[in-house]
Amino acid sequence: MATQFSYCSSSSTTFTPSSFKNETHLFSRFHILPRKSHSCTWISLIRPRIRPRKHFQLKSSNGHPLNAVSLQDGTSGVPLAKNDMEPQGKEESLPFSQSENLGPQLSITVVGASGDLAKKKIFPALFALYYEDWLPENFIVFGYARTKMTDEELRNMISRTLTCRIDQRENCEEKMDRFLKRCFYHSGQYNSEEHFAELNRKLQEKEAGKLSNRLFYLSIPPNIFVDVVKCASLRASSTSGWTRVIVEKPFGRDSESSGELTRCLKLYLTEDQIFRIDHYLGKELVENLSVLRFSNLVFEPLWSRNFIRSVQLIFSEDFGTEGRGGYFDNYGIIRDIMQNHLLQILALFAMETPVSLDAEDIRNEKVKVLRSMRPLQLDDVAVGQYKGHSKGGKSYPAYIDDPTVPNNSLTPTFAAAALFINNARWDGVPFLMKAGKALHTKRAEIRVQFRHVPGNLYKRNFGTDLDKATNELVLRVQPDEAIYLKINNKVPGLGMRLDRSDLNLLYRARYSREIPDAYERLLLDAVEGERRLFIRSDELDAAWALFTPLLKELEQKKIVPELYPYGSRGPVGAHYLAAKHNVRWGDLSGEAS
Ligand SMILES: NC(=O)C1=CN([C@@H]2O[C@H](COP(=O)(O)OP(=O)(O)OC[C@H]3O[C@@H](n4cnc5c(N)ncnc54)[C@H](OP(=O)(O)O)[C@@H]3O)[C@@H](O)[C@H]2O)C=CC1
Ligand SMILES: O=C1O[C@H](COP(=O)(O)O)[C@@H](O)[C@H](O)[C@H]1O
Repeated sequence: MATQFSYCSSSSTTFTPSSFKNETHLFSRFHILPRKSHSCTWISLIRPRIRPRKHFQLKSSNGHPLNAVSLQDGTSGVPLAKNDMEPQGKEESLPFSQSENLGPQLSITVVGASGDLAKKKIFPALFALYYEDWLPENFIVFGYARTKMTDEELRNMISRTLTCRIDQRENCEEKMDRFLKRCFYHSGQYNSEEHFAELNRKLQEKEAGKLSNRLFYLSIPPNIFVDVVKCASLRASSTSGWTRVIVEKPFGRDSESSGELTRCLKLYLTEDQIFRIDHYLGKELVENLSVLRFSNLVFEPLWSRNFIRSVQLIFSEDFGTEGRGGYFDNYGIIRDIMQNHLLQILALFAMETPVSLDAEDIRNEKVKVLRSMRPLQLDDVAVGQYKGHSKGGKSYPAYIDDPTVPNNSLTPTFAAAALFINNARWDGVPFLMKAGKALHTKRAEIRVQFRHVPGNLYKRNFGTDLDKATNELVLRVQPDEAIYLKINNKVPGLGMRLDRSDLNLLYRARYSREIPDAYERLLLDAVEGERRLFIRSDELDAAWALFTPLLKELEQKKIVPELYPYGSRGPVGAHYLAAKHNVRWGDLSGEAS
């Protein structure tokens, strides 16, 4: 049975958002960074960056003078700090005590610091940013949670998950020590204004009267989001700079609860202060999707129903809900992966060309796509749940073997869905999604299947199965990032035998740099006030509007998921669904690489 919770108790509050709303921009939003990477010169057009300290001259590429204030952002006119405009002559690794007068302070508080996500992703991402000099000179990190810990204990805990870039190991230990010295801990309840006031005092002490920006990362279960936002906004927001809050998913479990969460958050925050994170938007290949499409003449003209037969968004994990069954059972795979990660990718993939690379222009286009889509119905989906399986003398548990999952649970751990966009560009093109846990492989990819070549001269050489000869563009988001295009070519020799080959951009072969984790990109964007990769509330509403009727029907009708063995390719229902729309899953074609 689904757990219900309400986010905030009263609909008529007397609280007026004040200090939390003084969102000010201290950084220029766009600049051009010429940088060298092996043999090629990059022109970075869209990433606004604080200050790669020594290397680059910042230039505004959006036509704003460097100290201009963007009206769209609701900024309040605090001029850029000097060190945001000019490269520093100082050594980048100044000891904390010597770096006190170098511009605004950034104070990051990780709420839920004792948890899995904080340890696994957030602290390591912060360290990686520090390691690569992306953070301002003056920054501190506070962990906040109920668990009692000293600063030293937090540092020990964090140090176990920090890693240095494989390609740049120099001074690793030293940099870790310096980073850890900037990490502090405060233990408190999530609903205690008093405890947040104590945190505020500690923050102020470290900020030492400097202009300070504060970023809160809510790495906690959703039922306490609003408590924390309330206490932090009333007691620990910045009085001199901006205050922003990164909110982790899940943002509700249907249209109503999501709307309620947004309403409650907005009692204390403006939309501009809320950074709803979807970490898939921070993945390198997802970032590259728009570059690939909009900066290559060979792709953009093909990006429509005229040439594309189906688009497939595929997510699979080769492990079950291990350890997260309690959370998962209330959400299921559709809410956990499809309604957010895969749908966000779909919107980016299918949007019209935005007016510019500005966050609002991109998000406007994404919302239009989402609002043009037909809400899902039962007929559009196949659901599954993994069952126990033994292989090679090893046994793998069923979903319902998880002690935190009820043994009559109908929660899907697998789903396949066919979605349609009712607009001129995509009318009739099935966008197939597939997401599952405990499958045979861990993978996330976008597959674009093109139409058959009309009047193909080489038809005879393909045999009867023309599907095998259609071009397919694959963006492998993970693992082993790659973009490859399946083409037809002639096998060398005197005869006329055709073959299918991959034109393959394999990242590890092309680039020696380690690919940054999605959380690094997103944390940095939040620090810079770049909202392009965060979810706006109208996007969220549109996303829930698509899935809510289906989710309710699945629950009301108690639809029984098809069982599939742990480690298999998932339930056969997914194949029937694809066949109904006259397509095949590209990842199961036998040729999938
Ligand atoms: N883990 C992951 O891989 C991912 C997580 N997320 C989301 O990120 C957020 C954090 O995830 P994760 O770190 O796994 O969560 P955890 O369950 O580990 O919770 C984080 C911290 O919150 C506190 N906490 C846990 N349960 C409760 C409760 N019922 N009431 C009050 N406090 C509680 C605990 O700290 P203490 O007891 O010390 O106060 C805990 O260390 C969640 O919203 C999750 O959905 C999103 C994507 C992936
Ligand atoms: O948001 C979530 O994502 C993870 C998968 O993320 P990845 O970056 O490791 O692919 C998933 O395991 C989890 O269930 C879900 O909540």
